[in-house]
Amino acid sequence: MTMTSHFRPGGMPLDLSLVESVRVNQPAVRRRIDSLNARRSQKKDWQAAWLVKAIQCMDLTTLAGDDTPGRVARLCAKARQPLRRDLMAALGLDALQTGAVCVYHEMIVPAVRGLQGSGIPVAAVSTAFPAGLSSMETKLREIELSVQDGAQEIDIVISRRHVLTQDWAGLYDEMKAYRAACGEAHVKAILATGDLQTLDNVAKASWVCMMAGADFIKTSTGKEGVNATLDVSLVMVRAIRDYQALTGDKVGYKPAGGIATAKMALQYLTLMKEELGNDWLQPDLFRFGASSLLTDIERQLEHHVTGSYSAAHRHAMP
Ligand SMILES: O=C[C@H](O)COP(=O)(O)O
Repeated sequence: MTMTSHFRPGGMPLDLSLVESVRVNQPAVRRRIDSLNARRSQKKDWQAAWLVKAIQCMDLTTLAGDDTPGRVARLCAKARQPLRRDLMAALGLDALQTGAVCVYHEMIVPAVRGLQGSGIPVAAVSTAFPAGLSSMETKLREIELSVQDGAQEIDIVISRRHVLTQDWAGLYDEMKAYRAACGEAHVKAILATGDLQTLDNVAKASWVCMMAGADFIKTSTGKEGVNATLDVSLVMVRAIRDYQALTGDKVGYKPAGGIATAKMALQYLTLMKEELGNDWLQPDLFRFGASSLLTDIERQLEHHVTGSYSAAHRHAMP
């Protein structure tokens, strides 16, 4: 499934007084997440169905300096068939694929080749990922080249200094320029929340990126000291909810970095359902950015089907 059917949010003028008035009640965030974590685990069949959903909403990712066309080709084969056929049959599934494959710019062409005919989009991390500290001209050109090479989704990184210096106009202008350079490609704004120091900053940056027309807001590159967390996710999804109440537009959410277990995936899905509702349990509005999550989900689904685990290396990622 691609995001192309989804109505794209249009953005709005920067409302500085709204951004500056945003505050996060940190103890309330902690209480909400503690109550989510204390929840008893749900029924086994429910869990299996939701783990399948997690696969459908996954940007299957490789973002390593030693990526090769061969590794990307194997990843694409995994994206096209994320579960073994016997497990698919036991779960009553005819077809299953991941939401996207996410790679660096230089790996777009092999990824497009590997996904040909599947309808799975290629997402590229452009704009000098992960630090984003090249010139604006270089970053905009990288987006254009990524789109030319066939990326249908672009994951940009914001300049953290705009947040840390409270330069909301600077962040808005940057995000708007990225969105324009993406053209028809969908744009996910990576906030790098582990670099932003406070939850107030996370909330304000979420608002500014949505006002500037981001299709998705995303937590992390996977390269910060702290990546996706449930606390940060609650703040970001509440910003999405409040933005929808103001504008009517639905912005997607992508937690990324360090989400490696089926148990964590279920916590995120529960958060999405409870905070935003079922629309955000579909790949056009929700993605996990993850390089190793699929391995654990496959293991847990095998256990669900067969009652036992096989060796982890049988499910190892390429
Ligand atoms: O956007 C995706 C992240 O880079 C993946 O992070 P991960 O390797 O911790 O799963």
